[in-house]
Amino acid sequence: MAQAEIGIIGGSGLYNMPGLTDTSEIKVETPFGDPSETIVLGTLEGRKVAFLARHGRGHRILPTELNFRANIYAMKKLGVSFILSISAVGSLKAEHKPTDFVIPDQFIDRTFARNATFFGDGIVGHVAFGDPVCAVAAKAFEQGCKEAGVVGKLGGTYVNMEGPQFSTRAESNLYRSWGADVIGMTNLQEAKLAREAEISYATLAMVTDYDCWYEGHDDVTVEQVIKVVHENSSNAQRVLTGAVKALPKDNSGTPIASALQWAIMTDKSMIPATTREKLAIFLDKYDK
Ligand SMILES: CSC[C@H]1O[C@H](OP(=O)(O)O)[C@H](O)[C@@H]1O
Ligand SMILES: Nc1ncnc2[nH]cnc12
Repeated sequence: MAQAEIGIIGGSGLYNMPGLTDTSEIKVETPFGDPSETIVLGTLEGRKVAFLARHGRGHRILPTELNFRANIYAMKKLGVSFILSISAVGSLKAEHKPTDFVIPDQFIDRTFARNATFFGDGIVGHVAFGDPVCAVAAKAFEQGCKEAGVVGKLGGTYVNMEGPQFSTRAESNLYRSWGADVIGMTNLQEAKLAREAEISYATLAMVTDYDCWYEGHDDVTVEQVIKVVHENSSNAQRVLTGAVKALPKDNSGTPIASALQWAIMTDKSMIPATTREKLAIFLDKYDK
């Protein structure tokens, strides 16, 4: 039986989930290495939840250093079919103000030093990714924002930069000219891997700053980000709780649950045994 139905990945400033009850902590092993941290299993709104601190407790892991594959594989191994991510982001539009929440429905990839696929080593797969965010999970976040009485805009484009330095003003203005809404360093690789793992994924993006484009506002600093996250963390917890309550029992009603059905290109007889073994958790259901 699944150890968890819903995974929560907490970002900057959100290293635990105070609302969880009946908690226990486990170290999950994966063929892709270690996840960022031990995972806390617990109950929230009667649902079995697994909480992972993305950067590790104490914030020890750079965005570029994150083992996204191990983090998502660990969630799959625990049995989750939804992942709710929460992240700090910079705003690229005046209308998205610090402490507001945005629930992005699109991403732009500006990374260049990350491994964001379970495929390779003798197996080739291509999943559809036109809609990178699960509409059901995004709606659950919107519902959570409504219940918590906070601004939660459904839809928007998240630019995923490499970092760790924040953007130059020229870059920030370029992303604005593309019509992007928010900027962060972590969520797109999680969304890609979750799709390959047939897990539904959505992000609750907490606006913490105006990056560096907005005259009359200070350029982003870590101090500013953490101050807003701390001030707003109880709202984030309330939104997450409402979202967990709103989620269906699993993601079988979404196309994401069968994302791999037509994705594999490689002739079955030519997939190396070690690679097949590593991906058994994803592929066994199609090989009966
Ligand atoms: C602390 S500012 C930059 C840092 O904050 C965001 O983290 P997360 O997405 O994990 O909340 C951003 O992506 C950077 O990693
Ligand atoms: N302005 C910004 N750029 C990138 N990541 C961020 N996380 C929070 N604010 C950010």
